[in-house]
Amino acid sequence: MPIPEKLLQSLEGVPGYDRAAFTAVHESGAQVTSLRLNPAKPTDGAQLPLAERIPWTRSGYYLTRRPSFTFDPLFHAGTYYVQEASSMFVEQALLQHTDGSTPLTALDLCAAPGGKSTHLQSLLPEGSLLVSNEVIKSRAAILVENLTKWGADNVVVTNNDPQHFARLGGFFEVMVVDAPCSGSGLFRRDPEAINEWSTDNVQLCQGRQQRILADAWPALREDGLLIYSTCSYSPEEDEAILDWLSESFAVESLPVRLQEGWGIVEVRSPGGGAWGYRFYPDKVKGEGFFLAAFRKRESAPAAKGKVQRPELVPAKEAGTLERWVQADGLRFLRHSGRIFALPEPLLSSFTTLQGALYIQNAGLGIGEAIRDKLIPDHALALSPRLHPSVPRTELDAALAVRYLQRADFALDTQKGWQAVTYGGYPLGWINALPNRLNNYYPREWRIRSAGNDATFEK
Ligand SMILES: C[S@@+](CC[C@H](N)C(=O)[O-])C[C@H]1O[C@@H](n2cnc3c(N)ncnc32)[C@H](O)[C@@H]1O
Repeated sequence: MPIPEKLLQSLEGVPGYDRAAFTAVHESGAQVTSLRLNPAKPTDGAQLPLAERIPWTRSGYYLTRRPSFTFDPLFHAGTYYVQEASSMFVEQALLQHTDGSTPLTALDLCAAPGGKSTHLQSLLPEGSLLVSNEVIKSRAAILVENLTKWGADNVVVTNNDPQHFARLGGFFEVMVVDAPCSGSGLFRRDPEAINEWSTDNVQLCQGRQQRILADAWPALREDGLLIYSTCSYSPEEDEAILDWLSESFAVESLPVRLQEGWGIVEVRSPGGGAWGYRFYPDKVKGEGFFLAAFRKRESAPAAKGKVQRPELVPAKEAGTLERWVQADGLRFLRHSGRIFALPEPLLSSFTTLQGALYIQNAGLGIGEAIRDKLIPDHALALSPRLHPSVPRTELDAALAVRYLQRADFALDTQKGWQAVTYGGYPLGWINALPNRLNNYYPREWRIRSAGNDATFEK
């Protein structure tokens, strides 16, 4: 499928664009596969064909080929996230422009399926809060799934329109806007998308990007960091947005230091000279991507949201839960009959969020308490905070896949609730009754067919 001529023409004169090399790399059919290891669930990735490290991130690797992630139980255990390499550059923007030790309140505004959010969660200093938002409800569910597998307890997933964030005046110190775009940067991966590309859609996307930024802008604190990115090559969605931002708001454009050999092209926007970073697949080992960083240099309006007090679980009941979860520093809360836990210092932020946004998931799901018994939440099994005294049974690869298919299987094991593991990492719960074994893998997450592979995440 040839790249649209109108796109090629629109890139003439854009720094770093080389028509011959750009079209050749698209025509070559060459594919790059990469992933990021989860530092909270350390593995050596020995089961994966890992090649060299991705130079702009501490935890990303290229692969020599694309394996079947779907049939690797450690993928479902959340030990890694399959992600396009260029996108991991967000790490440089964050680490170069935050001090790395002060806890931060961060927003990932356009977050599904969760590539940037899982990455940010790994990078944010201890004690930070990440609000991971997705406006489309079905995609918010995928976001919850991926963040649950990642095993974090400091993330709140919301399902809101960007304009709802205006109620949270000055709430965030970091805001990542990985905006919906015309998607030309992913043509190599998804040639079907070429058919959907049009100059009209580029214009449409530009308007939407401006609206998203303007709507959420009040939620960023004065001196807060904005990271804007797209997977589009079109200057209308990249440099033109930087110029529009600089004209519309008081911002300071921030450079991101590059190292020799990365192949990333540094650009200045034509109007205001804002710094931007372009990724071309003929120059970097990764897909098309664009990123820019700004510091907000104006005050934010006061927060308007109402405060909604969370229902804390009384200490006596919390004592029972401590058999299941390493609870140091956590507080247990109840919401719609479900118990979840949040790091204590994040409680007051959660109170504010609860009054302003539609919360899909908060902190670490613990389960449902029925009298003094707990029906454990799937998230608890996937959390590094799962108590070491909770019984576990290791499965071999074939049984682990059956478990992940939510199929029936037999196991000679002790009775009651226990986590099933693979390579030592929990995959979820089973409940062994006297005459049968119940598989509690979430129905909507199960491996459905022999053929479906995990999607490649941006
Ligand atoms: C480029 S994708 C995000 C990818 C994600 N950040 C990641 O790294 O995995 C953009 C997201 O914005 C969402 N979106 C679409 N329209 C939107 C709008 N008007 N406001 C906010 N988000 C929108 C899409 O549903 C999509 O999930």
